[in-house]
Amino acid sequence: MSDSDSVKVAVRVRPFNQREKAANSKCILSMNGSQTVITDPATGNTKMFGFDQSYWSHDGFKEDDNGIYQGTDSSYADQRRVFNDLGQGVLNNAWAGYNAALFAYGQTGAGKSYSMVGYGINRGIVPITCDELFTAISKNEDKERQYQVSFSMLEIYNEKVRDLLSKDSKNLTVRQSPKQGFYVENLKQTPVQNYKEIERLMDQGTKNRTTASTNMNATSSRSHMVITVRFKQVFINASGESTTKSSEINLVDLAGSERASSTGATGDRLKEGSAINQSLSTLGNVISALADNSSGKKKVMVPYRNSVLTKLLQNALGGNSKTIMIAALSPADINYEETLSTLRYADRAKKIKNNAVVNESPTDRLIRELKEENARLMAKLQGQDRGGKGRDEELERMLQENVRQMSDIQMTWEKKLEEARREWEQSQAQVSKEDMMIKEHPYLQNVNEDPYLSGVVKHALPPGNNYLGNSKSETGNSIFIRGLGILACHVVMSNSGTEISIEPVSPDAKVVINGQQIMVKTPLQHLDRLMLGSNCLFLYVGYPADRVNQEEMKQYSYDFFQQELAQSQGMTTLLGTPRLGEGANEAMDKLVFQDFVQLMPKVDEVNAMSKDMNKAMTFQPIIKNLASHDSLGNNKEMEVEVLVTNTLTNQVWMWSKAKFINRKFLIEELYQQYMEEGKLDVEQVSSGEDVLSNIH
Ligand SMILES: Nc1ncnc2c1ncn2[C@@H]1O[C@H](COP(=O)(O)OP(=O)(O)OP(=O)(O)O)[C@@H](O)[C@H]1O
Repeated sequence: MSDSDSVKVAVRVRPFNQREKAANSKCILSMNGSQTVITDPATGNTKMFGFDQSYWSHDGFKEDDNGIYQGTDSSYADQRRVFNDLGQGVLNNAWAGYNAALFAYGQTGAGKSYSMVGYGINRGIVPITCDELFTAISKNEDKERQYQVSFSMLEIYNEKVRDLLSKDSKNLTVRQSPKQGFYVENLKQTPVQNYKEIERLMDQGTKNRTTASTNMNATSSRSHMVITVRFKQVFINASGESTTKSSEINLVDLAGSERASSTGATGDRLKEGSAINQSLSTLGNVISALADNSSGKKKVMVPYRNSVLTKLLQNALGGNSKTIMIAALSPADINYEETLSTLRYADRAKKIKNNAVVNESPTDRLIRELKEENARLMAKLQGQDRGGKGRDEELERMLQENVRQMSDIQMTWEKKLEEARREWEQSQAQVSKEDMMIKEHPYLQNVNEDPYLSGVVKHALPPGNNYLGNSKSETGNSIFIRGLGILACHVVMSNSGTEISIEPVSPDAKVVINGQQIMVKTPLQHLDRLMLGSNCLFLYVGYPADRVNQEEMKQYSYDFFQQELAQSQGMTTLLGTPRLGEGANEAMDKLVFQDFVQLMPKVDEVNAMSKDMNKAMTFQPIIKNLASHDSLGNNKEMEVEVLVTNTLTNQVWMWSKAKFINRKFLIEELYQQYMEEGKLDVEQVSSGEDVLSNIH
C-alpha cells in the first residue's frame, strides 16, 4: 500500500522572553485560523502565509499552581493541543505501520525544544507521544500480537554523529545498505517496556549532550538531536506464522536556523564553508529541490548525500514517511528577518510530497531475504579470494551488518529485554547513589546557554578536599570537568562539614565568583555563581539546611550570570544609568546592553581558544557610537562591535557583531580540530583558510 501526501507544516509563536521584554519589543505576528501574518516593523508592510496549523502561544495563558501553562483565552495553543493535532497523527501512522517523522525548525531560542521535548511539567510532543504509545499498548489485549519498542538518541554536531545513550564518546559512521538506505553503524537501540524507561533514557541522553557541549566548547543550539522510536507489532496466526508490521518514528530537534541565513547578510563568504552549518544548509537545499520537483517546475537532483542529517532523514523528506514540520517563531520585532526566513522555509516545506508505504511483511520472508543477501555477499567475497585481489572492505562490512540484522531478528524479544534490564539496574544503582550524595551534601549545578540543558549536571561536594580539573589522570581530581580554560587540576573546594571554600590551584586557574575574579581561598555562600575557566558556569547549592526556598534557584539563569559579569565589567556606567521617561532611548540602552551581554561570553571563549592555539590575537567587545549625542547628552545610536588585535604587529580590526559570530563558527571548527589532533592542519593554515591568521 502506498500513500502520496504532502509534508504537514505547523508554525508556533512563543511568548516574549526576558531579553525581548527588556528591549520593549513589539509583537510582529498575528494569526487567524491557519493563517499567519507578519508585519515588517520598519515599513508596516504585511505578508500572509497559510499552513496546516498556526499555533498562537504568545499570550492568553497563565501558569497554574502546578506550573502548567493553561490557556485563559481560547486562541492559546497549549502543549496538549499541539500533541493532539500533530503527535496523535504520528502515533496513528505508527500503528498503521507507516514511518513517521516530526522535525522542529527555527532560530535559537524560538521554542523548538519547548514544542518537541517541553520543559518540566509542560511536556512536549516527544514525551507525550511515547507515553501515549505505551498507554495504547497496555489497553490492547490482543493475545496474538506482540509489541516491541526500542529507543535511540543521537546528536549531529559538525557533521559528526554521537550516540547520546552510549558511555563511549566515539563518533559513529553513517553507512548505506541497499535494503535499509542510510543508517548509523553501531547506534545503540535500547528495548523499552514502558514510558518511565524512555524518560530515564532521555534524561541520560540530555546529560550526555550537556557534558559533550561543554567538552567540545559547542553550544547545543548548534547541534541536531535525533530521537528514533522503533515500533514493531508482531502478529502470530493460528498456525504459528508471524507477520511483522514496523514503523520508525524520527523526532528531530534541529540546530538553530540563524546560521543558515541572517549572518550571511554581512557578505562574509567564509561562512559558507563551515561544516557546523553543512547539515542545516543542505537540509534547506534538499527541501528546495523537493519543492521544485513536486511543483513540476523543473527536475533537479536532490542533494541528500551532501550532509549527515539529510542522509539520515532521506526517508522523512520525499520518501517512505509521513512527515510533519513544526516551525518555531519568535514574536519580537528585532527578529523580523529571521522569522520571515523561517516562514519562507516552512512555506517551501509544504510543497514536499512523500510516498509512505505500510511496512508489513512475514517475519520468515525478512529472514529469507537476509539469508539470500548473505549468500550473495559470501559468494562475491569468495570470488575476490580466488582472484587473489584481497577482500573488498565495504563488502565485508555489509556482510557483518547482514549477520547482525539476522541475529537481531532471531534473538527473542525477551532476551533483548533481559539484557536491557541488566544494564538499567546497573545504571539505576549509580543514579541512586548520585541522588543521595546531592541530597546530603552541597553541590555544583551546571548553567547552560540553552535553558534546556541547565541544571542537568550536578557535582556533589562531600566533606574533605574536592579537586576539580580536566584530567582524569591527575590523581587528586575527584570531579572531572572539561571546558575552555580549565586546567588539569583547576580548583580545590574544601568542605569542613559546616563551611565550603574554593581556591584556585594555580595562578592561571581562572575562578570568578558572582562576577569577581578571585585569586585566593574564598568561602562560598548558598547560591553563589561560579565561572571556572572561560565558559563553565555553575550555581553553588549549599548544605541541605540552606535549601529552604527551592524557587530562589530559578532566577539564576544563564542570562543572570552574563548580566552580572557584564555589570562587574562596568557596563552600566558605560551606558549611563537610564533616567525615567526617556522612552526610546532607555530601550536603546537596554538593547545595546543585551547585545553586549550576549556577545561578551562568546568573545571570552574566542580569546581562550586563540590563547590555547598560541595565536597572537585578542578580541574585545566595545560599544561604538554611530551618531553623536543629542542636545541632552543622550546616546542616539550605539552598536556593539569587536575590536581584534594582533599582539605581535599591533594591527587592529573592527568586526561587526554578525561578522564576529560568523568567524566564531570557523574558529570553533579550527579549535576542535586542534583539540582532536593536537595541531592545526598546515595545509589549511597555509591556504589562508585559518581565520585566526587570515583576519580581514
Ligand atoms: N510555547 C511556549 N510557551 C511558553 N514558553 C515557551 C514556549 N516556547 C518556548 N518557550 C520558552 O522560550 C525559551 C526558549 O525556548 P527553547 O529552548 O524551546 O528554544 P529552542 O528553539 O529550542 O532554542 P535552542 O536552539 O537554543 O535549542 C525557553 O525558556 C522556553 O521555556
